[in-house]
Amino acid sequence: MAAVRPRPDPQQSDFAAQGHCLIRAALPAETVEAAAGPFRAYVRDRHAGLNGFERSLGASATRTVFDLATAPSSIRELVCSPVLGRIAADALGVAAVRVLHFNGFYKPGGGMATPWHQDMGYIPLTCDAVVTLWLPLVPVTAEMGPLIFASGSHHDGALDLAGIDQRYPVSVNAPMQPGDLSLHSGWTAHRSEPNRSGRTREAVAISYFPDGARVRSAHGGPPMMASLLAEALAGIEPGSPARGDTVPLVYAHGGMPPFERDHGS
Ligand SMILES: O=C(O)CCC(=O)C(=O)O
Ligand SMILES: [Fe+2]
Repeated sequence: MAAVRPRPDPQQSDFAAQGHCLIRAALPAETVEAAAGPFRAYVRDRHAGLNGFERSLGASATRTVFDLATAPSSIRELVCSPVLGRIAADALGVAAVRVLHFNGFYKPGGGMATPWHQDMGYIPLTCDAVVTLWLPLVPVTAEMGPLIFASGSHHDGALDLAGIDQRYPVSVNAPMQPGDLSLHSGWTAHRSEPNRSGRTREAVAISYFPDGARVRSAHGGPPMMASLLAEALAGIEPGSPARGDTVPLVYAHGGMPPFERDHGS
């Protein structure tokens, strides 16, 4: 993975206040563009079983269909990039982060809107928040369904999403290029418009949690929560720390412990 370019975006400091921000050229465009082909093939394979609704949305809303164990190495390398891990750790204000899961949001031309939601609603962990990095693998124009946020909504916990756009300022992401990143907190309400272009909006969302968070029961939660528990957190009892190969440590301030560095677990 190529080193991060020293081009911090002033909007990064918005994350704490707004619950989302956009960072330009966090990764070299060519690094992300080189991953676009392998991702396209992998997403096509993993999305083969999606129903019509999910295909139009561009992702499964009920189960996690991606996993690091089956992903080609070029995809694992991008998802587990310490450059991205550090951005996630800084956003969460923690020393070390693990990847919980990643998801392809490949909204086809003409694909439907993503409704308002808060990601924390399906996270089976005890942490205060997670952060999601949303990376476009192709240029995303205004007509392709950029992410839209209820700014500041992450301050207020679980929300009634009806009429949320009347209660918080609504912020639409500017057009993005490969290498740019959009960050949102697990508590930030967000959505996207339909893809009104003729091109697929190829984007990958990687979700990170603070190292040390514990697993909690998915009882009473939505299907995605049970799916994460069964897949990413398989075999870890509620109450136990969420760690292991399926939720690798990808960044630790001051350096990775030797075992983690050697085995990625
Ligand atoms: O790409 C989208 O439309 C939705 C993405 C999303 O909900 C997320 O990354 O958490
Ligand atoms: Fe989301």
